[in-house]
Amino acid sequence: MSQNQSINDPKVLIALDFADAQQALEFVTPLDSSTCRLKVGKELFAAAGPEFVRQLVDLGFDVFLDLKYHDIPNTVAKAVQAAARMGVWMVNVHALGGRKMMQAAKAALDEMEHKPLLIAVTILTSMEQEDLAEIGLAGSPRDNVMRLAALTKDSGLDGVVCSAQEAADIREMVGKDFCLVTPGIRPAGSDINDQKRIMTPAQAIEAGSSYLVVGRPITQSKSPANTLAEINASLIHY
Ligand SMILES: O=C(O)c1cc(=O)[nH]c(=O)n1[C@@H]1O[C@H](COP(=O)(O)O)[C@@H](O)[C@H]1O
Repeated sequence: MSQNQSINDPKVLIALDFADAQQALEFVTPLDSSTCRLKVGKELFAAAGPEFVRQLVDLGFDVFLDLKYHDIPNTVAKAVQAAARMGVWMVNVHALGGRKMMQAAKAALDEMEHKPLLIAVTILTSMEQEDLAEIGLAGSPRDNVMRLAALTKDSGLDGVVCSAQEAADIREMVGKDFCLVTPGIRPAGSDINDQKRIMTPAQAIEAGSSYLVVGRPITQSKSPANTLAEINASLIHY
């Protein structure tokens, strides 16, 4: 597969976890918007703001605005509408914000002309059972993820963020029309960093992931374009 081969519905969402717009733009400039999508998270958004998100959208990229809203329903409803006005492709909230918050967010987006996909983070991929116990959540990460994924679907959202290790069970529970976005993706041999519940790109898609969030394995690579092309090539049969 050539580095620039365009893909129908790119599966890789590159996490642009950079300190400022200039670094992010240098990284993005050689990328082809038909081979990946981009995720803007809290660090870059705090530094570069809505203007930079609009710039990425204007460059032709599908942007996942990953601000993981978790607040009272009215505040989250207004926040997802502001995200929609930036033209983003996907936006997220924390499922731990509860049914009323998720339903308010969904209803708010239904009023918008441009409606991004709305997904909910279940349990962060950096958390293990002991971390959950410490904040009063009984059961395994998997138990909690399954419960929150069911609540998210029932609240009318488009999908969840979860670890690929839980994707197969969730896929079985929710059926095919629910979006599973999985971070904690590590190509064989790459550093795990602070992630705990990880899988390779091909394993994750095999398990039922719809989209893969990949940050440092691509952004810290000596050749990001090659690493992206290798990941895309490993997914060509799916
Ligand atoms: O919502 C997310 O994207 C997210 C949820 C989660 O449970 N775990 C998780 O790692 N993420 C994000 O996915 C990205 C993973 O980056 P890397 O670990 O560098 O691949 C980061 O931008 C995280 O903020």
